[in-house]
Amino acid sequence: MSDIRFEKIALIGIGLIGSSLARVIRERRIAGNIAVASRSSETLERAHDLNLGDSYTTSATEAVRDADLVIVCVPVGASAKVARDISDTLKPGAIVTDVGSTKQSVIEQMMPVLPETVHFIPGHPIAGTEQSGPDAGFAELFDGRWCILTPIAGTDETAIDRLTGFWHACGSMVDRMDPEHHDMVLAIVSHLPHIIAYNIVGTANDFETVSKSEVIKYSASGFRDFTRLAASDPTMWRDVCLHNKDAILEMLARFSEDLSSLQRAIRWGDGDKLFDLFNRTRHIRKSIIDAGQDVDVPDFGRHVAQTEGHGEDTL
Ligand SMILES: NC(=O)C1=CN([C@@H]2O[C@H](COP(=O)(O)OP(=O)(O)OC[C@H]3O[C@@H](n4cnc5c(N)ncnc54)[C@H](O)[C@@H]3O)[C@@H](O)[C@H]2O)C=CC1
Ligand SMILES: O=C(O)C(=O)Cc1ccc(O)cc1
Repeated sequence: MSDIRFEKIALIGIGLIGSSLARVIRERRIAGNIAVASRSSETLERAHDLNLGDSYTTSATEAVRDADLVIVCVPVGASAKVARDISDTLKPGAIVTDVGSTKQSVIEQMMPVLPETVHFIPGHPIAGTEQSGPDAGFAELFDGRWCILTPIAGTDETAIDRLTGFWHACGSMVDRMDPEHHDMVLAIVSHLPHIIAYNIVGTANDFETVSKSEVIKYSASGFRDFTRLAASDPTMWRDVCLHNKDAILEMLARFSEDLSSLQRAIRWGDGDKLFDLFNRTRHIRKSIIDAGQDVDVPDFGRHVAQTEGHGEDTL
């Protein structure tokens, strides 16, 4: 039983993240009542079948009525619309947060629309998979993972503490960050890897002298790891690219320069340069494992094998 209680939590969007939150909130008794809102009635029906909430509606406006915590779990490009939909029915004093992968754009979209009577605290759980939709979620998704909050200056500290307590109850560790810094850090550690994966899988797909069957047959290599990331939700990642444009372009420029340097080393047979880079980078992997942040590899695999029957190995 958790000591953090919200009378009513409204989840706007019930895909991978929204449904994982629904599951952990219910399992750990974090809220008395879970209201689920989804744009599509098909998704809502599925959420109902999975018993993810206490009430279900296609109207975000209705879901947030009387909620003391509202969590927006939609692709970042839909943030402004959701903020417009909910602003008139939000309870004064409610905490409104989100889980979007980009933060500056979400703040720009939501902040001007939300009433001053609520506490708006943007957030981002650094936890996920390539799956999407209400079936893909699981209660343990946030265990041992970081959640980054990017509060706006002047936000009520009690509300931030309450939201921090919520994420702790979900199993996460919580960090605070400036939204601009968040977007730069996430551009390199999350957004660029996905873009590179989409690109390499696309290149292989277009490569006409290698047949599709060969790509599949011999993919028990690095390529296979890229295909997992490249299977991620296209709407979500389109929105991430469009809404973290500046930071992603900055990181892509650096990446391209470094790739050119690598290309030159291969062309001119500069083995020392290649060895030095490859030797330096293998230590990064070791640091991640030592910091216990490789949980997605064994844990997600185990979970998937035991419960959902989807997904496979991870990058
Ligand atoms: N998938 C992941 O690994 C992670 C995703 N995130 C962020 O979480 C948010 C949700 O992602 P997922 O749950 O993975 O996506 P999902 O595709 O599984 O679910 C998205 C939900 O939003 C709803 N939705 C889609 N477009 C909408 C619109 N225009 N208006 C209202 N509702 C709409 C869908 O019906 C669905 O219920 C995104 O902002 C994403 O950047 C954050 C951390 C990890
Ligand atoms: O599946 C993976 O490897 C991920 O990287 C999941 C993920 C996707 C988007 C985020 O904003 C945070 C985590």
